[in-house]
Amino acid sequence: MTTPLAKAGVLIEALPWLERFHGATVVIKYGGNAMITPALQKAFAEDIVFMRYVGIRPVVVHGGGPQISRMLDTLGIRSEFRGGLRVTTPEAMDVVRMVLTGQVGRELVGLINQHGPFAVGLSGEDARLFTATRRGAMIDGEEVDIGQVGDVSKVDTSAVDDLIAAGRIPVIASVAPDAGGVVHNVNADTAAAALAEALGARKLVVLTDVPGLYTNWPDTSSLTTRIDADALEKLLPGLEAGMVPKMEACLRAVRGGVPAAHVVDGRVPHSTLLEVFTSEGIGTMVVPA
Ligand SMILES: Nc1ncnc2c1ncn2[C@@H]1O[C@H](COP(=O)(O)OP(=O)(O)O)[C@@H](O)[C@H]1O
Ligand SMILES: CC(=O)N[C@@H](CCC(=O)OP(=O)(O)O)C(=O)O
Repeated sequence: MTTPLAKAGVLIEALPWLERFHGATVVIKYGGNAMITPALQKAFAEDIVFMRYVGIRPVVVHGGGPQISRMLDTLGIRSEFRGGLRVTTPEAMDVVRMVLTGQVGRELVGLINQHGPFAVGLSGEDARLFTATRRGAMIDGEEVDIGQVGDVSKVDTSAVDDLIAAGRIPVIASVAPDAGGVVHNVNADTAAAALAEALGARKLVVLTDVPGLYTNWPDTSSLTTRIDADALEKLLPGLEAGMVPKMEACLRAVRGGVPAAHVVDGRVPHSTLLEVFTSEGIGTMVVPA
């Protein structure tokens, strides 16, 4: 049984973190692999609303890779990944956009808004939030074309700034037009890092389906709790596909001025709260060199 003193202890443990992050912008990337049960999604929405009520400014960037793959399967459209990025034909791009902005984003907005009029969904296409530049995938040291896939080359934070100033919670899908208006598929980790950097966020939290970064994957004893940018940069070429865009994103964020980027296990209920408000945190923390 939890004693009143133990309960108070749990609350008071959060005080230094409440003091430290009051008024700070925190970007949370919610990966499709972490959205595995309705209970986990509900807990995620509660964490985001909790942050908002204690004076943090949360900004959500969501993925939806597995959801996109399922819809492509249903529609009989072939889909493959190269270097951790989806090969995106114009036909697949329509599905990516539809699933991220019309399905996954809507569901998250709905869950958050169970608690109040907070979440507003948008994508990189809204108010020129992101401008994409077409990119390839690096395969054996060579850049290979993978279709309508983009990197974020420009961020206009004005729409997000307006929403934050109005007390809203932006929920952002990672599709973005290039300078000519052609919409591109952007990896959600990449989009979250670019936004965290542009907003001057105090933290980037990336929810995924592993406890953190394993320096010697899949050796479970190699889980790392803290790594600096230089060490991560050395490790990157040896990492396997899924982790590459994620760790590149963390590196980009901390090199771009975000003080810390965290990779946490989204299968653990309330992992966002545990990361932000407990002394030991969870997962892997990436810090500048
Ligand atoms: N070094 C590593 N450390 C942790 N996970 C790794 C590593 N190398 C590959 N992985 C794989 O990367 C996956 C996470 O990437 P991904 O599936 O793209 O996640 P998400 O959908 O959350 O963006 C993990 O489930 C794991 O199987
Ligand atoms: C270019 C590219 O790979 N885009 C991703 C966008 C969604 C995403 O990143 O979703 P997760 O965070 O759930 O993996 C895709 O098409 O799956």
